[in-house]
Amino acid sequence: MEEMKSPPLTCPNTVTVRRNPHRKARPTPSTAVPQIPTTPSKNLPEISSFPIDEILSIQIPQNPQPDLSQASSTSNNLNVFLRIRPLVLVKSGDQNSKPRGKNVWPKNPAKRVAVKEKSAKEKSSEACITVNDSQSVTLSPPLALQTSKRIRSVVYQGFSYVFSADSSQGKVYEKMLSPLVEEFLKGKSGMLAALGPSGSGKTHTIFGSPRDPGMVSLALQRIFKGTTSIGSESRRSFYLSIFEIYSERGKGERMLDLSPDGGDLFMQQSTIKGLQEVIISDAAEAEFLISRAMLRRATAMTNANSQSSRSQCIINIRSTASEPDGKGNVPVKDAVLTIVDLAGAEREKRTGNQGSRLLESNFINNTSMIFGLCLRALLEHQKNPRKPLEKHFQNSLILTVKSGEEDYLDTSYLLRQASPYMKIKFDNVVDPSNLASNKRHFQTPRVEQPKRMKFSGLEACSIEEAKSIVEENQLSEDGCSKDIKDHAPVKPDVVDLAKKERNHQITQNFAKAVWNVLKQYNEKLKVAESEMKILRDKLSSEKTRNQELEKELKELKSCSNCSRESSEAVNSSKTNTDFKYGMKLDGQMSSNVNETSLDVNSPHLRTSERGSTPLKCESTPGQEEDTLPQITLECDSPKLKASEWNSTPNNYGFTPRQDQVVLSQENLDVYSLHLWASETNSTSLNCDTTPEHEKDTLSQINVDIDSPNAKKSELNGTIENYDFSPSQDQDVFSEINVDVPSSNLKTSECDTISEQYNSPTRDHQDVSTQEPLDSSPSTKKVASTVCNNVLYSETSPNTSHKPVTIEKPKRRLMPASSILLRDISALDVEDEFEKPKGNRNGKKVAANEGKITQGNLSLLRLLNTHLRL
Ligand SMILES: Nc1ncnc2c1ncn2[C@@H]1O[C@H](COP(=O)(O)OP(=O)(O)OP(=O)(O)O)[C@@H](O)[C@H]1O
Repeated sequence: MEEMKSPPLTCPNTVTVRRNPHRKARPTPSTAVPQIPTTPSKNLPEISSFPIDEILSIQIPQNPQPDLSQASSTSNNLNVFLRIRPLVLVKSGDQNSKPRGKNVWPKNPAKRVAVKEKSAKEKSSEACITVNDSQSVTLSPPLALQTSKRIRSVVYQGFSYVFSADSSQGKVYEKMLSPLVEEFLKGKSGMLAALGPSGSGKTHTIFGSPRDPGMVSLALQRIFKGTTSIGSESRRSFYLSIFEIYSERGKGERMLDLSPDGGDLFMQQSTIKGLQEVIISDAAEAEFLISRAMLRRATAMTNANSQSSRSQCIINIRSTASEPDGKGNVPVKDAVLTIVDLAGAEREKRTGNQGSRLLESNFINNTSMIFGLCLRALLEHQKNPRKPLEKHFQNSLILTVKSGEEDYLDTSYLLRQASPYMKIKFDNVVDPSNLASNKRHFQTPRVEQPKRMKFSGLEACSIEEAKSIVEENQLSEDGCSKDIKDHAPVKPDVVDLAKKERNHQITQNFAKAVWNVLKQYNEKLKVAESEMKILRDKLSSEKTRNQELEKELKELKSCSNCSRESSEAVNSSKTNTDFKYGMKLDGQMSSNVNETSLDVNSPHLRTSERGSTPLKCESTPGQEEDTLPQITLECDSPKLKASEWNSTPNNYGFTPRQDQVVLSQENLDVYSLHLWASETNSTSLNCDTTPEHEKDTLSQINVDIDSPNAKKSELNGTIENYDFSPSQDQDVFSEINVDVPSSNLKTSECDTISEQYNSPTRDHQDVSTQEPLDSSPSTKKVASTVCNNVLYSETSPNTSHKPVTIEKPKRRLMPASSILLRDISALDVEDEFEKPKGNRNGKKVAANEGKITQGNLSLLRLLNTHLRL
């Protein structure tokens, strides 16, 4: 119980346990504050200046410099010879060959000497290659290349021997092939290959001519001469095989056995199958075989050579092993002497080859290149001491070149191709390929290399020249040492000069590169400007065209608006006020008028009626109903013909004519009124012109019936026919005027106005306030009726014989008009009909002109009031 009473245990301090405790923020390395050195200026290393001197002092060889040791090693396996073809001077040749005429005076000996000197000068100046010594030559570019591309002369050295242009075949044999032949006779195989551009003398060197035999002939002579002299070798046999690799029409390569019975050859597992070997016993036999083979060889004439070899020709002379001696030893083993006459490398520009001949050139160049690769592989193979081939195989390569100025590029290419096999020294060369590419100008090592080589080359040349001079001329030691001493102190100055000149060269090249880039950009800029100009011109022309089009569009729009308005007007006029309906004068409405027809449809209004008074009405119905407040309707009969019938009943008929008149440039049809009035008995004509469809729009219509030229013709019968030939003048009036040209017009008073128009003495009545009435004295009766808006003619039922069959419109006569008709019909116009024709143009007409009576005014008012309804 105590326990129960004891105070409750106080809750311990609550501890909140988080399931996911707070993650500790990882100290990021970036947040670490770097310790800034307090004395940065002192601790920072000093920035060294741009190491231009170091860069300039870097010496990187421009071309892979052949290792001299390697060259010496390869020289044991490969001997490279150079033969320079004599320069053919056409001028001098012509001068020498030109036979002197018998009667020609002998030339001045002084002049002759001058010519000789001149030819010698030409010879020396035109030669691109000069022989320095037996192992080196200097290749000098022509002056044009020197100035334009800054190519300098190059010294090539390391040749086994250099044959100058005047070297004979014998000398070449002795120096080049004789060692090989001697080794061959001892059982060591060897190979001689002639390599060079087309026309440089490869074939001449290898095969020669009957007068000047080549290497093959000389070798054969030596081989068989030895066999005869040396008894031990007489037991050996020699075989000759000759074949060519050529390209048939530039397609694939083929091999042909050039021996007399030879055919096509095939390659199987790197061996040639089917090649025939002809055993030869003497040199003459071998030479005969070779000469026959040469006839089968593919040759062609090119620009470079009149008889250019088009195939790679290979001659193999194989000797069998000699019989073993008594001890069982074989004194001489089998050996093969291979002589290769390669087809000359060709440049397309020089040869001018085209088509299949060009493909052939490509084949030749490719095979020449492959030959070079094979030769390298062979040399590499021979370097391996384990290979037995090294022991008994010797190679000789003879490079034939031409020494003309134009042959510089060919010669340069060939020597560079052969450079891996010999020592080459450059003499201030600027590689043309470097000049072609602007990028290479920025590569300082490539630029500096020629400079370095230049000076080293110069030094070497000077020393070597001094040495050669000492050797050749046997100069005293003092002189030689003096020369060398002279060179020695110059060295430091030369180095400084080299640095300065290198810097100068770099800046020059850089400036040149920048200049080239600027030139290119300038050209691009010019092109862009011209394009911009063209575009601007095009834009301006397009703008003008656009303006013209806009103008045309505006005109078309205005035309279309007008035409729309006019068409609307015409449509409305056609639909609402079809003037074909015409105006009819209904005689039945009147007590006196039997038939009255008024047709408003034609400007040539003719009113023909038997015994009626014709009326001619010209009307210009409202084509602009919406705009024009008033429309003028004019009935005009300038050529009124009236036929009077003697009998009292007169019919006044209107012969309507239709016409269309162009108005206000919009080809609007203007419908005129064809008034057809007919009257049979009565002398009055009630004109009830009630426009049917223009009540709302037309405010006023004035009907002008005018017949100034009315003619009256009296017939024997009782019918008077009045023919109206109205004028075609139609205008849009602000008001429609209805002229009643009848001279005997009598008007009756309308109900509304109660004014009567009685004109027994007047020729005509004018209801228009603007125009005077034209009187027509021949007209007997004209009754005009003004109705609300439409003029129409009423035809009498008795006038079914009338020619015009016009649809009778619905009659909508207002009460006033009917009253007016009635009143007008009541008018007595009998006296007017009886008036003579002459009165029409008489004084009476003139007197009546311009008279506006009270009745006219009232009629006008009536018209106005009704039209404005
Ligand atoms: N050393 C020389 N002395 C005199 N004439 C030479 C000499 N070298 C070449 N010729 C003449 O030059 C002409 C061309 O020589 P050749 O046909 O040997 O040239 P090529 O190098 O064989 O040309 P291709 O590769 O086109 O066959 C020949 O008429 C040849 O007589």
